Amino acid sequence: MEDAGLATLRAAAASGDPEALYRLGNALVQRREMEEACAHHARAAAAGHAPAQIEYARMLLYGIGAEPAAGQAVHWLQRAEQAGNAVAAYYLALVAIGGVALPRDEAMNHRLQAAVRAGFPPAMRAAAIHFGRKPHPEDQRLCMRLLHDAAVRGDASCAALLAERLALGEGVPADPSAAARLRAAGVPALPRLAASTPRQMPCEARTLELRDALFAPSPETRSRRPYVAVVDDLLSADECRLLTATAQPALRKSMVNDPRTGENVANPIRTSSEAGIDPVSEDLALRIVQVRLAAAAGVDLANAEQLIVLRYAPGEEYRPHRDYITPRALEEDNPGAGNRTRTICVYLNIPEAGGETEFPMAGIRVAPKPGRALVFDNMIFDDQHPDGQLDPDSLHAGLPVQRGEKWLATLWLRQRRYRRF
Ligand SMILES: O=C(O)CCC(=O)C(=O)O
Ligand SMILES: [Fe+2]
Repeated sequence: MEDAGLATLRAAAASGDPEALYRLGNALVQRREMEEACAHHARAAAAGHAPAQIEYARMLLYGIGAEPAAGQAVHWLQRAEQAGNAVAAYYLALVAIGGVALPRDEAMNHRLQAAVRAGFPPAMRAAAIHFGRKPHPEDQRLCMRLLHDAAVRGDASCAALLAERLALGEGVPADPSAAARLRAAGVPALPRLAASTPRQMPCEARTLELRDALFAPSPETRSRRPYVAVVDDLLSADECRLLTATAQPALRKSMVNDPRTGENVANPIRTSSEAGIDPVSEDLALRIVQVRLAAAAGVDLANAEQLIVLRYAPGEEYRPHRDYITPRALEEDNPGAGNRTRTICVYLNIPEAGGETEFPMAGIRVAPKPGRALVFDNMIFDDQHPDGQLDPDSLHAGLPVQRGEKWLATLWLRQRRYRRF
């Protein structure tokens, strides 16, 4: 049923006034009437309304209420950017970091800087985390200042990151009472991570070069066949915290796909809780993390399924399994992208005991450590199988956590393009 408020918005929009069309579009998004919302945003966009150009572009990017069209989305974002809108610049940087619909060029840095200067919290968050990965004291100060300023603007993840840094004395002398004040104001505590020394990036102090954030050291091979490799310090403590803070409110019991019915069902094989990071809510900082994960695995981000964050409580586990999916599940989820050829998991904390990842065929166990990534193959490509073959030896398990909790993020990487940008 339509309420009086919506009827008033419709009456106002009937004149074709761009601001009224934009408001009507937003009200319809709230009601999940996406196709109609998209049509109103499109009209307001064509009439030069910058915020509507951004909303319309986002709907085109994610295929909400319209067929996905990244190229058109970029066009509308550029129009809004030309009109001086820094939020549009932020979204252009977010598209560019994927390297598909826009190049990863210098413009990406200028765009992020413009959005930071305009005080757009997601841009401040991405920049803070970027500076936070660099050891120079000046970069650390910039990180703290941006986290603080974004938290003041109401950014919950920046407030959570700031509280952890204040509690542990990262980037500033420890200030437990300031951390306690933030906690008292409702800022949630995150899994405690020891202050890590981020791996030195090949970059200068006080620069905001997003390319630096993509640098991934090569994995160290632990087993050739099945292929298993490890990269330490791939993510900073801030990045591990951002992943847990983003996932925490959205955790649900993990499900397993039943090969007979194709349904997702609860199953003792996998007793963790998890949250998938929906591409629509992915911010630039989360995309940078994922581009780096994909780079460490030697695969484009565009081949990745959505990122999954897992939490295991004591006694919870992921029993021996393989990551590749059945022909039936594949048929329902982008068969053109091929199967899950490779996996990269990254540990986000250290459980007090247990929770190693075991590869029985390779005879190895990898222990969780924040920022440590694990890369492994689920398929074999060789002269006999140039198109690849599923590898049963890729069997692996997340061993039960004995004490504390274990947080981990997983990207399953397909053979070909899975994402649009
Ligand atoms: O929890 C682990 O150590 C393994 C996770 C895993 O196998 C997966 O996410 O596919
Ligand atoms: Fe797995």
